Formats: sequence, C-alpha cells, structure tokens
Amino acid sequence: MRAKTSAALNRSELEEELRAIGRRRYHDRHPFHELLHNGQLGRGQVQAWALNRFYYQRSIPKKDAALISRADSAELRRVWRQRLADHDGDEPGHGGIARWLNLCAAVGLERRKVESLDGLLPATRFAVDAYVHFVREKSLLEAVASSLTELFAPDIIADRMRGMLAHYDFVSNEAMAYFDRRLTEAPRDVDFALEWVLERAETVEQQESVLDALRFKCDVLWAQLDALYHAYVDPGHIPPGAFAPQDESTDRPRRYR
Ligand SMILES: O=C(O)c1cc(C(=O)O)c2c(n1)C(=O)C(=O)c1cc(C(=O)O)[nH]c1-2
Repeated sequence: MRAKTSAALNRSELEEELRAIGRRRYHDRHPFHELLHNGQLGRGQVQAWALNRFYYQRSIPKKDAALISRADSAELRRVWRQRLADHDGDEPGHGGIARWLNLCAAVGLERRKVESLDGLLPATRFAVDAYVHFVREKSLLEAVASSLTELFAPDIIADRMRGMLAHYDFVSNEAMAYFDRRLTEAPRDVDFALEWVLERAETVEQQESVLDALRFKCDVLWAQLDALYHAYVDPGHIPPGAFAPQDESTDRPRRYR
C-alpha cells in the first residue's frame, strides 16, 4: 500500500490501484467458489449458498435506496435508480430478486422458507448488514466506491454459469437467468460508478478512502463465503438454527482438503 504522505495518483494510476485490489482480494479467489463452479458441492451445499445469498440480493436495493437518499445530484439519483428497478422489477414476479427466488426453487428450496430468512448463517447477516450500514454512514464517495467490486463480477459470473450448467443436473439455463442479466447490468452500472469515483477522488485522503471502501467490500463478500465454507464444507460446523442440508449431499466427503 502507498505511504500516506505520497502524492495523489492520476486517474489511470488510481484505476490501476483499484483493479489491483480486485486481483488480490475479490471473491473469485475463494475456495468455496472453486468448489461451487467445479461441481464439487452436493445439492444441499448449493442450497445453502443460494439461501444465504438471497439475503445479499434482498439487501442490495436497500443499500441502493440509502445511497440515492443521500445524493444531492439529480444525475446520480437518476442513474442509480435503475439499480432499484433491476432488482425489484417494475411489477411483482419481475426483477433480480424474483429471478434469484427462481434459482432457489430450481435447486430445490421452498420459496417461503427462503424469504423467511429462516436458517440464514449469522455471519451472512452480519456481513451484509455491515455493507448496508457502510453505505448509510460513510461519505457518498466511499458509498459509490464500495460498489466497484462489480468491476470484477462479469468474469466470475461467466465462470459460474458455465461451471454450474456443466456440473449440476438440477441447474438449467432458466435457473441461471439471474446471472445472465447481470452480465449486461453489472458493466453498465460499474462504468458509471468508476467514472464518478475517478472524477471526484482527487486528494490523497479521498483516494485512500476509496481504496479502503473497495477493500471493505471485498471483505463483505469474502466473509460470506468463509461462513459457508466453515458451516457446510470444512469443518462442517453448522451454527444452531442455521439451514441443515437434508439430502444426498451428505454422501459426499465433507472435507475437501
Ligand atoms: O455473483 C457475483 O459474484 C456478484 C458479485 C457482486 C459484487 O461484486 O459485489 C454483485 C453481484 N454478484 C450482483 O449480482 C449484484 O447485483 C451486485 C450489486 C452489487 C453492489 O455492490 O451494488 N454487487 C453485486
């Protein structure tokens, strides 16, 4: 990391620092994703992933609404509200959250069970809530910067779609519709957010805050996968009250290392 006293970076240097954080800390490097994408999880473990990630999906529009509520600029609000429309849809049964629930149904989860949040891992809740609080409480520049993990999302989403379709017979193209949409939504969203941040992060202090915001967000994503790994892979300590897989997946070795 740069010394606090160094001079401010120019735009392309700042962009490179942001991308370097992704290369080191983004959740594509997490072993849980490796197992998920390579077909090495049982159905129950995939269910645990889908059920927990529903809480992230459900919370994203809340954090986007929080960001909009803090923006003085009509342009920022106008662009950002597309994210609400993408996730919530314009009518019931449409939008990203509905598509996520379809994915949950495809892997064998009951919709009402998922929506109840019954069985959520405690660490999922803490990590996701921390993201919403961060966006409510930090500077607007940090709030926008924390969304920049989406710079790195299209590659991992494409890998995930390929891997899950190839390896799990309970995953269909229809079930992957959520991710298919994100392949176009994420680049559009992040192009705007990156430009917005590069334009405004001028001082060393602002630039440090933006880089820290991205590190924080990588931690939010990483912590969710650590919790899944600990509970459902190795050592397999499922916290009291958390989702307990009921099916064949217990035939598979619980330990992968
Ligand atoms: O599948 C993924 O790996 C992945 C990662 C991320 C991300 O990098 O935060 C998001 C999403 N998906 C996603 O679907 C999504 O809607 C989303 C919104 C945001 C955000 O911070 O505003 N990140 C992500």
